[in-house]
Amino acid sequence: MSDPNTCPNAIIELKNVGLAYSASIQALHDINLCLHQGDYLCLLGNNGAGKSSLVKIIVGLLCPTQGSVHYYIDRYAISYLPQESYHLPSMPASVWEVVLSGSQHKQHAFFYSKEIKEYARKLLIDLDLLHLQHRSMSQLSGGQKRRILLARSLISKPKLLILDEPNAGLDQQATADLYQLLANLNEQGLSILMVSHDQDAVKKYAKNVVMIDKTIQFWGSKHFWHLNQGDKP
Ligand SMILES: Nc1ncnc2c1ncn2[C@@H]1O[C@H](COP(=O)(O)OP(=O)(O)OP(=O)(O)O)[C@@H](O)[C@H]1O
Repeated sequence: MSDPNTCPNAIIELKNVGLAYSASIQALHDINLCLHQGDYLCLLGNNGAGKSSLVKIIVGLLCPTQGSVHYYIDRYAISYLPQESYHLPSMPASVWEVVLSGSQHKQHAFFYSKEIKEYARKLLIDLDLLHLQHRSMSQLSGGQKRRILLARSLISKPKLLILDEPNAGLDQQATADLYQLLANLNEQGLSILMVSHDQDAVKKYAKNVVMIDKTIQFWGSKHFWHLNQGDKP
């Protein structure tokens, strides 16, 4: 792991990243962006602006067709909650099994270690989910499932959590609870990259904002973004 030259303290750096799905679909071009340790960065843009494509490049699900992505943390230290995961078909697995399964890439034995089970229990307590541990995922509400998937993505103790519109389909209270939880995790040192259409949440919780329309339109402190919007910070 070498230190980035152009972006001190970056955990991930994108240099001139572009993505063409085909000769006629250039989804992204000239993206230069750094994610920093401890950041809470919100990724904004209109429908079709390229947000999900950019996130998929960052997590390594898509390869950029131009430019490069540099990782200064272990790739396993990145957890990703994609939009698609919120629409999982009903699954018979229990909450406990689903949360533990998030540790599988760290686990080489057939059984889960005592340490992992203790951490899973702590996460369920912290996320107020312990009372649901024996329930089947198929019996839970959308907000409960979202919190469980969050616990699943936290069990590997990531340094960076990437979420794609985590409030989609949640009611006001479940959304507020989820945002508060993310803010607490960020205060404890977890770096967050969140795709969002929820401008109120961005104003309240984000530290920095990156706005794209195939390429970067704005990247910086949310306070400057507010000023660009004509709002008071
Ligand atoms: N698999 C694909 N094949 C071809 N084109 C794609 C593919 N996925 C996305 N696109 C196109 O790339 C562009 C960016 O899509 P992307 O899903 O990244 O945007 P987005 O900002 O996440 O949109 P939304 O807010 O609607 O989710 C769009 O024009 C989209 O139609």
